[in-house]
Amino acid sequence: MVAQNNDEMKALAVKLFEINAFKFGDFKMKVGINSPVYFDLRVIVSYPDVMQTVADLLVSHIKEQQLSAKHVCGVPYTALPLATLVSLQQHTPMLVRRKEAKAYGTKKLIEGIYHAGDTCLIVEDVVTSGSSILDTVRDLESEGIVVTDAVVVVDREQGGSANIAKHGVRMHSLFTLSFLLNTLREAGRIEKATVDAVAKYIAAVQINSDGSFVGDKPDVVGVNDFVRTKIPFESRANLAKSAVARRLFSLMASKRTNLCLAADLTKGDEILDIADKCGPYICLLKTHIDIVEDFSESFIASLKALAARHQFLLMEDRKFADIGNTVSLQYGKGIYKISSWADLVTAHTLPGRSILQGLKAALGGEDAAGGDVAAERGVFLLAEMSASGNLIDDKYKETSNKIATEGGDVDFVAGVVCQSANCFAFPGLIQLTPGVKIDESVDKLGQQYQTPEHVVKERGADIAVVGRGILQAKNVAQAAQTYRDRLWTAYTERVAK
Ligand SMILES: O=c1ccn([C@@H]2O[C@H](COP(=O)(O)O)[C@@H](O)[C@H]2O)c(=O)[nH]1
Repeated sequence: MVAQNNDEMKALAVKLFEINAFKFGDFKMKVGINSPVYFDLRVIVSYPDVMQTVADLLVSHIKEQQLSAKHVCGVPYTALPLATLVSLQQHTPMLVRRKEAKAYGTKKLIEGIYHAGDTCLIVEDVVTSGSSILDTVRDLESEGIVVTDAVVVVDREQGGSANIAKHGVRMHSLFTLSFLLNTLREAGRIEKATVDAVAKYIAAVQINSDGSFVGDKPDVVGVNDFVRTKIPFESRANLAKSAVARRLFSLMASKRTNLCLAADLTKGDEILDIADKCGPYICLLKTHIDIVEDFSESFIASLKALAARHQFLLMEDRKFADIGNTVSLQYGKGIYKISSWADLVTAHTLPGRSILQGLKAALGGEDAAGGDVAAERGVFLLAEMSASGNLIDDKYKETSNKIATEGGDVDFVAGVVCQSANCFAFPGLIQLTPGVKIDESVDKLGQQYQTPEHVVKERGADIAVVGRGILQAKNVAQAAQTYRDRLWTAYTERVAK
């Protein structure tokens, strides 16, 4: 590591975390077991300033380590733009390795002008076992090119350095995973438990260059306990990208409730009455504002006052699903002006990523107190529905997860509305699960209910949505308290298990 650049390195580490170039959760890896940390440095092409900083640091690292070579070659594909920047800054000619030889013309694997005996420095983004570097070394060497060094952005410390050293190539990394973990811990961005869980995993999962494990296949049940459903809400608050998700996690932890009341009533006064009675037991109150027959601005003002008094957030379950422009108008305009009062809204992922851009477009600017409005709002994306016979399949769920966790708008996504624990892994998102009642049942219109314990312990719900289970009770406050107690106990038992 370049000592004099330590502050710059730390700032870059935090920035990489913020742009989702790496994240913590439970991720499927090429080697067949899951990992609690995942790197995706492909995203940096969307952040030219980050790209520039990484390239500058690579160049100063190359100079400091005196890694002079006649050529540079990036390991395809993520490292290619980085190798290009290094080549331009150093005026070092580049070589490009094809992953597959062309079926026509020169059939070359290595593009560029070179001669046997030339030296080449490898540039790589992330190293796990080192096998990708070794593939590139093999192709360069088959052309007579000499490779002695590789410069990499992140060493996951899982054996890659030793593996490539066995082939006579030294690895020089800007970051080790340990440095990234310690920096994020120091910056208050992750909990000690996260550092410990990842460190434990890395120590246990060392990989050979052929993808096999060093020693016996690790017992991932014992090693990888960094799964979202096991982490307490207060720790997950630090992992959330959305400011509203952070607020909600913290509120749930301090108020000790993971109950959302679905206030599906048609009169403003009835909603205010139930909000006041159930307010002490809930973290979230969910509305369907278009069913309120006597909607008025004063109703919203009273609802917001109750939310402030009892400390719960407001969610409008609008289930936006149109093109970006229409969604933007539906969110910000019309009678309800949803964006002006709802901390959270729900949206379908059916239109793709443009749903997030459309919602954010309605929020531009500052609020009356000079705060960033977009930072005070968030969305829950629907990845599954509780209605029997709904059309959502596994592919839809998977794509919804990608929309929620990848790309430039993830800071707007507070969570996912779904029915199962495998919908997403990222612990900074909140799972909201409707279809909850004391007794399992199905209503006359296809709503399917599960018990509070089942949705939290078996289906991964962080917050359970209860509507008629409370609304139809004789004593709504008592019912809310019962649901709150059962849901919270189920959550504490889930985390402790
Ligand atoms: O898949 C979904 C998504 C949203 N909902 C909403 O939750 C409540 C459930 O009310 P109950 O009275 O407890 O059935 C309601 O507002 C739905 O619109 C859902 O049920 N399923």
